[in-house]
Amino acid sequence: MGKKAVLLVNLGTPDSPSTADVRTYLNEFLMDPRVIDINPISRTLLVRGVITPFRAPKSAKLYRAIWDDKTGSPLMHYSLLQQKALQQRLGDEYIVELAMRYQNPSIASALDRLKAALVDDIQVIPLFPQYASASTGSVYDKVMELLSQWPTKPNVSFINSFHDNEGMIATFADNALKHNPQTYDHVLFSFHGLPQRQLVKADHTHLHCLKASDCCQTITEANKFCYSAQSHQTAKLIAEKLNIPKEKYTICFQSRLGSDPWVQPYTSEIVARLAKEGKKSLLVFCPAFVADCLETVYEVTTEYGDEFKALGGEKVQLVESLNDSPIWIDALEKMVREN
Ligand SMILES: C=CC1=C(C)c2cc3[nH]c(cc4nc(cc5[nH]c(cc1n2)c(C)c5CCC(=O)O)C(CCC(=O)O)=C4C)c(C)c3C=C
Ligand SMILES: [Fe+2]
Ligand SMILES: [Fe+2]
Repeated sequence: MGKKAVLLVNLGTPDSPSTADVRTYLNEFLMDPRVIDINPISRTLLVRGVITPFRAPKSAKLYRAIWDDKTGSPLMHYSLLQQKALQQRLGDEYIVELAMRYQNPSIASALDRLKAALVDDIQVIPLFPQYASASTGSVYDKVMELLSQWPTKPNVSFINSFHDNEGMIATFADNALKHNPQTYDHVLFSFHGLPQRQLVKADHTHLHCLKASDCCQTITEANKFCYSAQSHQTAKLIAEKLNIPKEKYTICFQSRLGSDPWVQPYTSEIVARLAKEGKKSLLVFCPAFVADCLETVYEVTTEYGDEFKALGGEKVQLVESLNDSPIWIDALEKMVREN
C-alpha cells in the first residue's frame, strides 16, 4: 500500500527581516489575484508601484522587532513545531509536510517531496480556521495548479475550514485560563480583516451579506462560507466555553490595508472607544491565527497596547495562539484521522 500524506499550509513569512526579502514576500503575496482581487493591470500598478515600495521598509522594521536570533519568524517557528508534533503523533503511517502559500518552504517543494515518496493520498490542511478566498481559497488554487502537472493524481482532500472545531476552541480557552479572563475589564476577539467586497462575493444568494447589521450572527445557507460569519461563530464558542457574558466581549477586525471598506468594526477603533469609556485592562484573542505571528505579537501587543495606554488604558494582554499546545495537536490528529 502507498503512503498517506498530510500537507499543512500556512500563509508564509519573509525569508529574513531585510527590506529586500520583505519586498519579495509582499510582492508574491499581494500579486495573488485572490488577495488583491482587482484587474491585473491595476493590481500590478498598485502593488509594485505603491504598496510594496512604501510598505517593505516599514514592515521590515516590524519584522526585525519580532525576529528571534535563533528561531527566526514566530510564524515559521510555531508552524515547524506543529509539523514535528503532528508527525510524531501520526507515526510512520503518514508523512507530514509543511508548506507556506508564499515564500518558503514552497508548496511546490513540499509536493515534490511527496511525489518522490510515492504517496497516493494527500490531505491538505490550510491552517486558517475561518474560510476566506484570500487564504484558504488561494491554497486550493496553488495546490491544484501544481497537481495539474502530475501525470497520475493521488487522492486529494482539503479541510475547508475549522472555525467550530472543538479542539481549536478548547485550546484558545485553555490558553486564556493562564491569564484569569474574569479579571479583565473587557475581552476582544480580534480577527484578521478582509475587504468587504470579498465577504459579499462569498454570498451565493446575493441576498444576505451586509444587507442587515446582524447578517453574521448565525450561520445559514447564504453565509456558510462567509469569513465574518465564521469568525463570529468562533468567538461565540470560545466565549461560551469560558462563560464570558455577551456584554463583556467585542468581535472586531484588525490589519486593514488600503482605503476600501474592510469588515467592521475595526480593532483600532474599538480599542480607542474602550479606553475612552474608562476600561483599564483588555484580554485579546486572535482566533484567525493558528500560530503567533507579526499580527499578534506586534500589532496587538505593541501597536494596540501603545494606543490603549496613550488613551488612559493600562494593560493589553494577548492570549497566545494555538502554537504547539498538545490540545491543538490532538485536534489536528483527530482532523486527519477522521477526514
Ligand atoms: C487569517 C488569515 C489571513 C487572511 C484572510 C489574510 C488576508 C489578507 N492579508 C492582507 C495583507 C497582509 N497580511 C499580512 C500578514 C499576515 N496575514 C496573515 C493571515 C491572513 N491574511 C498572517 C498570518 C500574517 C502574518 C505573517 C507573518 O509573517 O507573521 C501582511 C504582511 C505584514 C505587513 O506588512 O503588515 C500584509 C500586507 C490582505 C490584503 C488580505 C486580504 C485581502
Ligand atoms: Fe494578511
Ligand atoms: Fe455577514
